Amino acid sequence: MIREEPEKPIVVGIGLMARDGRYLIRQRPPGSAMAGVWEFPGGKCEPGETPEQATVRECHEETGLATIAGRLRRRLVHRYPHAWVELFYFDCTTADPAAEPRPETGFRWVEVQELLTLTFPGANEPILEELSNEAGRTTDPT
Ligand SMILES: Nc1nc2c([nH]c(=O)n2[C@H]2C[C@H](O)[C@@H](COP(=O)(O)OP(=O)(O)OP(=O)(O)O)O2)c(=O)[nH]1
Repeated sequence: MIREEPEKPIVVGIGLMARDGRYLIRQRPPGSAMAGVWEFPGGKCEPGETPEQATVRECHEETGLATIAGRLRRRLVHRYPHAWVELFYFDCTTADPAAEPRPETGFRWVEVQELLTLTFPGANEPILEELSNEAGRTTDPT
């Protein structure tokens, strides 16, 4: 079978939803690419949508939380065996600072130190390193 190479990567918006030094993550659902691997909420842009709009929509759909996107922290392009993706990572917060994700979504708040012990998609490596450096800076008393 001949598979045509796509001309452009698939554009994906990802929300780094932060609260008190923790981030919202879950394991990718069975049947998805990289099932079982941990992920931040996010997904592909729909036609006409900006990466920021996709991030806010996907975070809301996946967690049940009304989401506010802040700064674009990083944009990177990555080739997986299953897809060529352009990932836009936005710092995000929940509109209601006390709201919790719907329990059935599997999302939970995790400290940066624990994030570093979990398996994420390969493209997330620089982001995890950056979050780790930032967490180190805020806990270092010197
Ligand atoms: N959600 C999410 N996707 C990530 C992360 N890191 C990373 O490389 N990705 C990749 C995996 C996928 O190739 C792509 C997201 O696509 P997806 O399949 O989860 O998106 P979707 O929810 O729109 O998918 P679909 O089931 O509707 O087709 O981005 C991450 O931290 N979170």
